[in-house]
Amino acid sequence: MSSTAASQSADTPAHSANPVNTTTPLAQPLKRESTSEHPPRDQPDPTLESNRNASKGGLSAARPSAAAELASLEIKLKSSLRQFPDFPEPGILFEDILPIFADPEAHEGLLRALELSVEKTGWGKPDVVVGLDARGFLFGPSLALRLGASFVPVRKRGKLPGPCETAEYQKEYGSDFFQMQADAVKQGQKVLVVDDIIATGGSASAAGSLVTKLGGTVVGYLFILELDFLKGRDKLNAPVYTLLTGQEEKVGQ
Ligand SMILES: O=P(O)(O)OC[C@H]1O[C@H](OP(=O)(O)OP(=O)(O)O)[C@H](O)[C@@H]1O
Ligand SMILES: Nc1ncnc2[nH]cnc12
Repeated sequence: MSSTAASQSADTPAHSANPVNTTTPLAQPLKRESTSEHPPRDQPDPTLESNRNASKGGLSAARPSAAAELASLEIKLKSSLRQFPDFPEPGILFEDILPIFADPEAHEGLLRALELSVEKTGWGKPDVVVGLDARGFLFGPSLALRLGASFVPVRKRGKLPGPCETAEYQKEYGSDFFQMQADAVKQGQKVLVVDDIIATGGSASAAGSLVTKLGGTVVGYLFILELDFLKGRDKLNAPVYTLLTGQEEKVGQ
């Protein structure tokens, strides 16, 4: 397994300085080798220093059994992912999260792990869970229900009726536009942004900028998987927590 660091992300400007809602032409999508180092499948991901930074207190001290439950769920979730090389374009190792949702036990495990993660971080109960089009819609509403929060979608451009805010962004493969309805988040609401994967961080950064434009405060970003070698979290201006990190090549079928 080879490890590949994406050197461009080290120079990425901070989220707050990144004008994601302009129509300025964007740089070419990132091309790279498709694998990186990863922990063995039968061991939990080593807790990232940055995940530790996201957490105020932690489950281990407060509820050791919850910390063990979360670690065990993370191992199971990792085994549910599968990878497709060269999709949607050459050089991209695509991480397919859909097997999680095909298996009710894994699906339940995901929701429980996300719930425990919110507890672990100590970010507090959000008013709103914002999920990103499209894979953030697979679990964002269920998590919102469990947390007693509203769910609000960020959609690709042209799908939402009424007045909208728009942000352009670049992701691991290509560029796109995100929109939110202008009244979707109220002034001062605490917002948790969720998505399946953070790669370059372009999508999540654009979503965060839309929340801020609407008057909300992003209390944290929560992902199932982080392609950490792309350093996407450096683009985000709020704490980040991810259940799994790294990329492992295992050809899907
Ligand atoms: O960190 P980034 O480099 O921005 O990449 C991450 C984003 O890319 C994928 O979505 P995609 O745009 O492919 O849309 P989909 O969910 O509709 O497939 C993924 O679900 C994240 O939203
Ligand atoms: N490698 C990848 N696999 C799946 N979704 C992605 N979104 C951005 N990069 C991705």
